[in-house]
Amino acid sequence: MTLRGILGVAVVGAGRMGADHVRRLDRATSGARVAAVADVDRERAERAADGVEDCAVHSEPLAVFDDPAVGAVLVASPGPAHEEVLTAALERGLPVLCEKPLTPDPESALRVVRAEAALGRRLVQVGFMRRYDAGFRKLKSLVDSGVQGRPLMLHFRHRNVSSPPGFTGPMTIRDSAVHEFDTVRWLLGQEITAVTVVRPAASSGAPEGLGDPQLLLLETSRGAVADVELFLNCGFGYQVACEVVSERGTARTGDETGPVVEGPGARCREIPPDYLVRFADAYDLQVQRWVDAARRGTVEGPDCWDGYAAAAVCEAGVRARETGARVAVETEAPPDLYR
Ligand SMILES: NC(=O)c1ccc[n+]([C@@H]2O[C@H](COP(=O)([O-])OP(=O)(O)OC[C@H]3O[C@@H](n4cnc5c(N)ncnc54)[C@H](O)[C@@H]3O)[C@@H](O)[C@H]2O)c1
Ligand SMILES: O[C@H]1[C@H](O)[C@@H](O)[C@H](O)[C@@H](O)[C@H]1O
Repeated sequence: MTLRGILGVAVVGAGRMGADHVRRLDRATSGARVAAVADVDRERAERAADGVEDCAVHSEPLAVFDDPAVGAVLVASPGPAHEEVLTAALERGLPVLCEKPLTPDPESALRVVRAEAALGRRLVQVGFMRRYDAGFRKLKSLVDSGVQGRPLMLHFRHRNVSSPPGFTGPMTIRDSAVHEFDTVRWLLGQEITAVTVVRPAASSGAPEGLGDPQLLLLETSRGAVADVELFLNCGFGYQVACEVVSERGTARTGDETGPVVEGPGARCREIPPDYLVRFADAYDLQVQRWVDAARRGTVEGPDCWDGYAAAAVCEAGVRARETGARVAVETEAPPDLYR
């Protein structure tokens, strides 16, 4: 509910990302407050809610829906837990910002799409935050302007210092490469039609059996090709970069993120340690825009269909990485709500 125009948000999942969003909503967002935090690990919920005024704490995620102070939900639990919360929010007509992935597989994503389509109005935004990053937004404007002609190739680098404990091969695609899948669709306005995954010798810095790094090749519906270096245990910093090669020029973002540091005999550029630093401004803008739209009774940004389409590419990507074959992406036709 909105109290005196202030949106009461429940944050479900208070781990790394959820706790960061609680802080953001509490201190860096206007027009919203954190009304509740829920986590199956109650201590985490309590830690995240510590110092937030009038904030309820729950260890049962669906309890937030019984709280009249809650007018919107931010979902930051692990991907497999998203569907249950999304379904409950849709049943109650509450706006949702759901961290990526919408759900980890296309079948469950399609159930969410159909539930929202049956309502006939959008309630869900997916947290593909690169769409709110200043550098990526400039690339998008340039591509849309057409001044460099048609985009032909995209080169991506996606490096993390280390993968989280328990990360599996399929998660490298569903939790990490899913960002590139959305970025390609958004930047080009084209669907990804096929995925190939090439795996060099695994780095000794990666957990045994993870098969990190990987090189992904994505083909699109109007003939563009994207390559993605996905290296989740590079050991030295967080790097997300993208170069668009078009008919009459190129454009690149992501190389120059940290400040230039000068000292005795050296001039260098700091590399951010993780996504919370690299994309801080993008998360801030994403959440502020979501709150502003929810208070107006609307939803903007990446929608359930984008979440489903990315999940379908993930499915092909997981099979491509397991088989070494080129795998075609299979999708249903979008309901009218998303056309
Ligand atoms: N946009 C981004 O750049 C970005 C970055 C990191 C994570 N994420 C996404 O955010 C989500 C959370 O990731 P994280 O890195 O914070 O994970 P995390 O493991 O740090 O935190 C997840 C939290 O959810 C809790 N949890 C588990 N099952 C739950 C359930 N059913 N209901 C409520 N809480 C539950 C866990 O106890 C934990 O505290 C994932 O969807 C992840 O893909 C997005
Ligand atoms: O969940 C995180 C997050 O989505 C990051 O943006 C990405 O760089 C990581 O690879 C992934 O594990």
